[in-house]
Amino acid sequence: MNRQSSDNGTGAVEAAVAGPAGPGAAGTVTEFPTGAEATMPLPPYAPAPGPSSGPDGGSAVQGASLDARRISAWFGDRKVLDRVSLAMPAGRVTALIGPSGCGKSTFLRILNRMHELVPGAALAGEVLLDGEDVYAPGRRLTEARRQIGMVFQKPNPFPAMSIYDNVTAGLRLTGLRMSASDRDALVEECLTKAGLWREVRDRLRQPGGALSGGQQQRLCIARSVAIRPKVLLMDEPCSALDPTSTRRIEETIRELAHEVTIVIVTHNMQQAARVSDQCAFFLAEQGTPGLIVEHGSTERMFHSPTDTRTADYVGGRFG
Ligand SMILES: Nc1ncnc2c1ncn2[C@@H]1O[C@H](COP(=O)(O)OP(=O)(O)OP(=O)(O)O)[C@@H](O)[C@H]1O
Repeated sequence: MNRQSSDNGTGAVEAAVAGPAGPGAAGTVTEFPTGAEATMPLPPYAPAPGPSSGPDGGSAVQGASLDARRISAWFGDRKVLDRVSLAMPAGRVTALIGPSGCGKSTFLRILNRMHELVPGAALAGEVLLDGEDVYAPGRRLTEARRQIGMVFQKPNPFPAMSIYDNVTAGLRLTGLRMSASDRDALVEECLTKAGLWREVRDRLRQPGGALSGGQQQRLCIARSVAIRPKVLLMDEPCSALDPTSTRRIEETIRELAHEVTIVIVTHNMQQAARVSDQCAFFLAEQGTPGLIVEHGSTERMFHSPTDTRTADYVGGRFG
C-alpha cells in the first residue's frame, strides 16, 4: 500500500517526546498539536509495575513488538528504501547499523510516522505494533507517537523550562491530569530510570538548559519515558556526547530494555555490540535504495556474519 505524505497540520507533532528542537536537519518540526489531537487523553496514570515473573520464573517481557513489513520510502522521486522487513521483538534492543545515507534514520522515522511530515515524502508497507498497523486508516498520528517515543541525536530539552517541568511536558501537552503527589512520584521514577535522579534531585526547579549535554540527553529520555511508550526509538543518541556520558546512556538503555522495546541507530560498532540484542545491517550500494543485507543476534552478526559485506562493515573495513 502506498502512503503519501499526509500531514494535515495537526500531524506536525512530535508530541512532547521530541521536544522543541525537533528531529534535526531532515524534516525539522517545531509545532505542537492543536485542536482535538492536542488534548487526546492518555490512559490514567498508574505507577510502573515492579519486577514481575514470567512463566519461566524470569522477568516478564514488557514493551511491544514492532514488525516492519516490506517498507519502501521515497523523497520525491528518489527511492531510498526498498522493501525492508524487520521484526523488533518486545523488550529487546535492536541496533540499526550501516554506512551513512543507507536509510537507517528514514526507516526509524517511518516506525513512528515522522517520515510523513517531510514534504514530498512517501512510503509503502506496514508497521505493526503488537500486530496492529500504526498506519491503519483512522489511527491517530499522535497515538503512534505516544506509543513509540523518540530520542534524537542532539539533546533537545526545553531549555528555559525547569528539569521537573521538562519531564512532565509530554503529559501536559497530551492533556493528562494527575495529582501533585502522583506527578512528583512520576518525575522521580522517570529521572531514576534515565539515570539522572541523584544528580538533579536537589535542583529540580533549575532550567533543563543548565545541564551538561549528557545530562540533557538523559533528561530527554526521562521525558520520553514519562508518557509510558511501548517502544523507544533512538537516533544516534550518544553521537554528541563524551565517552563517560555515552557509557551512562548505554547503561540506561540496558535498564530501560526491561520495560520498553528499543530501536537504536548507531555508527559506533562497540556501542551496537554493548547495548543490542539483535542488529540489522543496512546498505545502499551505488545509488540504489537502502535495504537490509543481514540481520540477526548481535553475537552472530559480530562473530559469524553470513554476508562478507556485513563482516567487512562490522570489522571496520568500510563505512
Ligand atoms: N528530508 C530529506 N529530503 C530528501 N532526501 C533525504 C531527506 N532525508 C534523507 N534523505 C536522503 O535519504 C537517504 C537516506 O538518508 P538517511 O538519513 O535515512 O540515511 P542514514 O543511513 O540514517 O544516514 P546517516 O547514518 O548519515 O544518518 C539519503 O540519501 C539522504 O540523502
